[in-house]
Amino acid sequence: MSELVFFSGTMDCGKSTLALQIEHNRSARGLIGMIFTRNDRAGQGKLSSRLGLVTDAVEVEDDQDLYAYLVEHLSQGRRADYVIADEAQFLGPGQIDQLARVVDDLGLDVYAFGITTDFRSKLFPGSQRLVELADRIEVLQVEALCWCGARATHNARTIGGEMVVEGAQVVVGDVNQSAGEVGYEVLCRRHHRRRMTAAAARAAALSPDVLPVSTT
Ligand SMILES: Nc1ncnc2c1ncn2[C@@H]1O[C@H](COP(=O)(O)OP(=O)(O)O)[C@@H](O)[C@H]1O
Ligand SMILES: Cc1cn([C@H]2C[C@H](O)[C@@H](COP(=O)(O)O)O2)c(=O)[nH]c1=O
Repeated sequence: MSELVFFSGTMDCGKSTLALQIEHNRSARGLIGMIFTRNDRAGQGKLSSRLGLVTDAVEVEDDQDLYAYLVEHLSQGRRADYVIADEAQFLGPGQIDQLARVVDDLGLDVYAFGITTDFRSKLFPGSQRLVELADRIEVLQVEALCWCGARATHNARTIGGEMVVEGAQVVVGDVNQSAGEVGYEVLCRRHHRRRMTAAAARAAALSPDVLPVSTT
């Protein structure tokens, strides 16, 4: 039975790397994948991992019908044995329904990869629909860690290391950005709730308020 699988996790937990590994293992056995992506940091029509691997992909546009795209592709006599969709949080809910239809009506496995929640810990619409429709949800085994050492479960958006809670849901970016730039940091829920990024924790540790009081 073909499946719609949602591989989810925080930013920087290895989702794109796993997508590229699935693609590599299947293409090594002669299978041909249809690879979709949207807004990858490496640019239009790319699926890239922080480990340095990158492959070409179909850049999904607003309102593009992914089911119709695959039917057209197959009806031209071209092959697609399975589908990979990276940055799936950026797909619209209707496009996730189309991917489910690819599984049910075309009999192809669809592997979708994405973050579940945004910087305000709210579901992305595409991820919400994946949670609703997926046959399986897989949480990646390599744990991204909060600065405190706990498992990171949330994505914070930062400016100059400070967590921000206002702004557009979609702002393409990366972890470990230099000071002043919009970036992201993965945190445990406790520190996401307290808006305590690594920089804020360092500043608090250096604050005179928390230094030991001299008795002399
Ligand atoms: N220099 C490095 N050495 C080893 N592993 C690394 C290095 N840089 C990144 N990684 C691994 O790559 C992961 C990020 O992979 P990536 O597929 O880009 O993440 P995602 O798609 O989930 O954002 C990190 O969590 C880490 O495990
Ligand atoms: C939390 C959050 C993230 N994004 C963007 C930032 C990156 O471009 C991608 C996630 O990519 P990754 O491969 O999983 O690191 O999503 C965003 O637009 N809005 C957010 O709230």
